[in-house]
Amino acid sequence: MPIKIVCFNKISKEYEILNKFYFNKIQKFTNIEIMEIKEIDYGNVKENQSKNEYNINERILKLKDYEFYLLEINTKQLDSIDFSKIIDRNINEKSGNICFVIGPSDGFSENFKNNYINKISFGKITLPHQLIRIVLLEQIYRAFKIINNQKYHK
Ligand SMILES: C[S@@+](CC[C@H](N)C(=O)[O-])C[C@H]1O[C@@H](n2cnc3c(N)ncnc32)[C@H](O)[C@@H]1O
Repeated sequence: MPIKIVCFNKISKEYEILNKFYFNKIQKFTNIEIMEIKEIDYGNVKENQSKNEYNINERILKLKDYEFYLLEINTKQLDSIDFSKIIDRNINEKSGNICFVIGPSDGFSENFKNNYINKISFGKITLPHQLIRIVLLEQIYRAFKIINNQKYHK
């Protein structure tokens, strides 16, 4: 599966339609899988982070030949063209696989972030993890439209 998105919890009713809408559009270009991890509230931020991050690693470290990208607010901000270049480089040039990881409600710990090289931000605003999932899907779809020179991106 060339693109995987790792995120927390099942999509809620409010976002379901958009999730399906962009997911189906992306599937016209490539295969994509959304891997949902159940987020657990263990009682405090540090414990929530370390245990939920453990669950992320459990899922993604098994993936072979994937390049991982953490979604992170306070890191390099990308515009849609920069983002499309990441998709193009990985999927088309290297014929590689790419895995985007969205953090849980408390975000990632510094320790976890230090273990991953690639981090991308869609801006300085904090979006709920379900909404950033929709934004990410839309940007992946937009990236394929840009790469294929199809009318959409303005
Ligand atoms: C509710 S946010 C976490 C907020 C937390 N205080 C932090 O600073 O990361 C949940 C996740 O959504 C993603 N996210 C939210 N806004 C984002 C943005 N503007 N750019 C990239 N990722 C974002 C990140 O993966 C984040 O870990």
